[in-house]
Amino acid sequence: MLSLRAPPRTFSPPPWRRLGRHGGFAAPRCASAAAPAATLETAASPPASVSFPILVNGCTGKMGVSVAEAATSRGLHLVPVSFSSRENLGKTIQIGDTEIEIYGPSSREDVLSSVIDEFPDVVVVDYTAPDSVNSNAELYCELGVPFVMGTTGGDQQLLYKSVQDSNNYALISPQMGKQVVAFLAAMETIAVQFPGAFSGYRLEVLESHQAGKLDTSGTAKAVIACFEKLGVSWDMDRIVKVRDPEQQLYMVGVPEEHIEGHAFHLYHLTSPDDSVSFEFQHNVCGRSIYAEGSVDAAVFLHKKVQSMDPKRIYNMIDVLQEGAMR
Ligand SMILES: NC(=O)C1=CN([C@@H]2O[C@H](COP(=O)(O)OP(=O)(O)OC[C@H]3O[C@@H](n4cnc5c(N)ncnc54)[C@H](OP(=O)(O)O)[C@@H]3O)[C@@H](O)[C@H]2O)C=CC1
Ligand SMILES: O=C(O)C1=N[C@H](C(=O)O)C[C@H](O)C1
Repeated sequence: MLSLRAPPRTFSPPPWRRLGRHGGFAAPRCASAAAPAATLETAASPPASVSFPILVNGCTGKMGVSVAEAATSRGLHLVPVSFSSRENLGKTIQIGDTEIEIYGPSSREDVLSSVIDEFPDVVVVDYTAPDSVNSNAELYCELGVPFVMGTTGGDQQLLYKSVQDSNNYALISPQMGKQVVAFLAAMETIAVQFPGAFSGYRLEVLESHQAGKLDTSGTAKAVIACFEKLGVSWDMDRIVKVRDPEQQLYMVGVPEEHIEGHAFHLYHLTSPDDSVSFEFQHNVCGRSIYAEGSVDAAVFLHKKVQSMDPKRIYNMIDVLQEGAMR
């Protein structure tokens, strides 16, 4: 198992363990202070050709704000309402010209019903917390409001069941970044085409995220599910989760300015006789690729609802396959 201390038997350890900060490892060329990231404002994305109301749930959090900003800059109508797990927060969040009112759990059903009355074609995008996934989804399904679930965790089986039973529209994905979605799609294709091709291989998985991330990476779980179809046996407890900023800085090589917003993933496979190894990495700094992908997801879902598409439950691979990701 990938440990932060013990190297594997034969192969030299993966770069995350081998090297110090930024040392040699093809460290992600995340934008640094010297080369500022293209912000949503400077990315100059043309406005979406469609416009519809979008309610971003979780605007007290980091993804909520990023998605609300991306939606506004793509010309969508941001509904000035969001929710919190806390009552009487008495807080508003300013996104561009829109002042978003934050409501607590006791008023969420009434407030959301009023929003739906006023904006019947509203799409909700959810970036809240793992322990809210199922109760939020149940509310959206009960009120028949289409939703994009970007929040990871919760009971995923129950989530799908709630949508199926209610006949609601939903797009669910632990990963909204276009290029990572493409990697995941490739993994799923390989798993379907060559089941068992990696039988007997050992898998080691390490994921590093900002300290505030509550759950294990949903993306890592989805990639591991593909490795399992390829014949690798795995126990989810074996994922090495890095949440300590010091380790992220000096062991993983996360640029300092992205300690509070990054997603580094490493998958290392070794053959039973140690003669063959594979390594896959995807390292993201910041949140803009998820925010842009979430708006793509909302636009896609809105289109599906308007055309009364019979499928009703989608993921980001569906969006990518339709060429609907920027
Ligand atoms: N699919 C994807 O591509 C991505 C998914 N994610 C996932 O999105 C989620 C959020 O991430 P992030 O923004 O970084 O986390 P944050 O902790 O910054 O934000 C989450 C926010 O959700 C709010 N919240 C918690 N419970 C509820 C509730 N019941 N109703 C409304 N709001 C609630 C919290 O605020 P309060 O205290 O006010 O309730 C908090 O501000 C995580 O599950 C993460 O894994 C993140 C990035 C990309
Ligand atoms: O919490 C995050 O930040 C992220 N969560 C998603 C996950 O759990 O896979 C996607 C990405 O890793 C960022």
